[in-house]
Amino acid sequence: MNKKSHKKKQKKRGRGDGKNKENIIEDVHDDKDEGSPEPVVEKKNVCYEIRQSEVMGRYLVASRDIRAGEVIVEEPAIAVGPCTGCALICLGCYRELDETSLAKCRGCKWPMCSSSCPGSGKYTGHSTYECDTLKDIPPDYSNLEDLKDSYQALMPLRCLLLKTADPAKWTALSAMEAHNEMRKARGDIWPINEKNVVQRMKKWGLQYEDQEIHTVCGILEVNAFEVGGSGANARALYDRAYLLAHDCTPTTTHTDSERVPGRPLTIRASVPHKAGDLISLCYAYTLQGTLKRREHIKHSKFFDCSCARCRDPTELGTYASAFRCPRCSGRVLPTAPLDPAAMWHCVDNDCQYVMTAPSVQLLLKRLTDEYEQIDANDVRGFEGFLHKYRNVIHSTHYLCLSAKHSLSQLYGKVAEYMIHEMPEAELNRKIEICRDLMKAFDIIEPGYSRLRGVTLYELHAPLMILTTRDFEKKAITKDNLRTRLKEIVKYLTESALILGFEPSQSSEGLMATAARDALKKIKTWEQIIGKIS
Ligand SMILES: C[S@@+](CC[C@H](N)C(=O)[O-])C[C@H]1O[C@@H](n2cnc3c(N)ncnc32)[C@H](O)[C@@H]1O
Repeated sequence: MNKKSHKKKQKKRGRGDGKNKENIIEDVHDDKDEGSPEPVVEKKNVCYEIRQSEVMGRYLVASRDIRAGEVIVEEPAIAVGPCTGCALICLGCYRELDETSLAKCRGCKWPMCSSSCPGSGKYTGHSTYECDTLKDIPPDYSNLEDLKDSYQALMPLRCLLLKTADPAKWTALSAMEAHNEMRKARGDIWPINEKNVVQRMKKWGLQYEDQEIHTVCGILEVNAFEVGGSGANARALYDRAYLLAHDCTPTTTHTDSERVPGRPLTIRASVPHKAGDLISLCYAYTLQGTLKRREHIKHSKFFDCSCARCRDPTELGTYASAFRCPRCSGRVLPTAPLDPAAMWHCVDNDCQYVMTAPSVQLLLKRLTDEYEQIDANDVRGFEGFLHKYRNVIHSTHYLCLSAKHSLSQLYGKVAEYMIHEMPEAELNRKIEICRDLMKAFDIIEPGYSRLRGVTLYELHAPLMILTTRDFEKKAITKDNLRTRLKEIVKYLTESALILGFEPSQSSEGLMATAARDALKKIKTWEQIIGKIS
């Protein structure tokens, strides 16, 4: 699952300050250095079994009850390489390079960050066998755009090199679905791969069959996970994780560890599973509406999603795609959500208002274009958007949720809105936003999801400030104080638990540490008010 599917990014801003990570494989900087290629980890206490269906192909179900938070799959990568459309990056560590940071591999002269790049000589980075191959394909530094374009062929090349360099990994990779027939029939992706990958490899003098190259491209499109942080310049294939079926309300979360040998991926249950339950992840962005998610899945994964969320016009009661009726202010929903050409209609107040599918598409496009113009740090911009369209889209429409998600992280962290300087009204606004988000996240990403963990953390902060201020002003009794601290402890405890699953140096891992520290501080209040929980 490449990041375009598995981890749609929210508007770009600095690391750890508001990017949506619901499906994002985390960028991790653990201290361990990467060693030699890792064997596929022996699977202990396997809690899943592989099943097969006409519709989904192979998929995983729980072979026994699984607790929320339990690791389902943990395994090293089969192959890691640059994403399509990535910037000019180091072939070893995938960091973006510019002219000042650009060094060259001593062997093949392809771009590296330095001669001591930790990814040098590693199969998850710039391997010796890749270097030997690229020695005969000198990079053209006079045309950096073309050099960057040539990266599109590097990940397919890394996969093909495994045939001889590591046949076991090649066998594992070859078992993956490429959807060649569908990709060929659709007529868009195939010619792009033909030009950018197949013809380039021919130009490079590599002796692979066209069909074989196309198949590897398909395997990558259908099965690769994007890995790395907010930059996400790399994608990786995993031997088991690819088997997870898609659902728009996923039952797992996943994370990768950049500096651990083999760049392992960990898939964890976000909710409890009963034996026989489908184990799923979301190939799309959960904070999108049905039309967008299904369009994306069809485009990049070649199937029509018909999960419970997609089938339900209310999206499981979240109303994440609902418009406001211009006649009666009721909710306008699709009459048949699995049919993008179906009419939309007002479902409230016996109103006969209808919208055609093209007018819905047009309206969504207009709204999305305007939403995307908002700067990632612009609190007033997001608030303005919410206000301007309050009579056009339902308050839980996914564009409102996205705006609120940004606001939940901006309030308290950006200039003019630093948490300790925020007036009561703004603190209450942050609380209101976080609570609105939690209602939706509890449904679309239930359990131990990063979205919930981060939002719970954001929710605790204004509550704590208001509580402290009220206590200092003697505006609340000790009993009130205890009740309010109990609520804050509940949010922090869950946040610390959820985010504690993330790598310690990731933004979420650091948030988990902050949540644990905050819990320790709250404990000191017990000297004043007695036991809190
Ligand atoms: C990453 S692969 C998953 C493994 C695949 N089922 C197999 O047997 O190799 C993704 C592909 O699985 C199928 N798939 C996954 N989830 C699905 C779902 N919810 N409905 C229909 N097909 C699904 C689609 O063919 C999709 O392109």
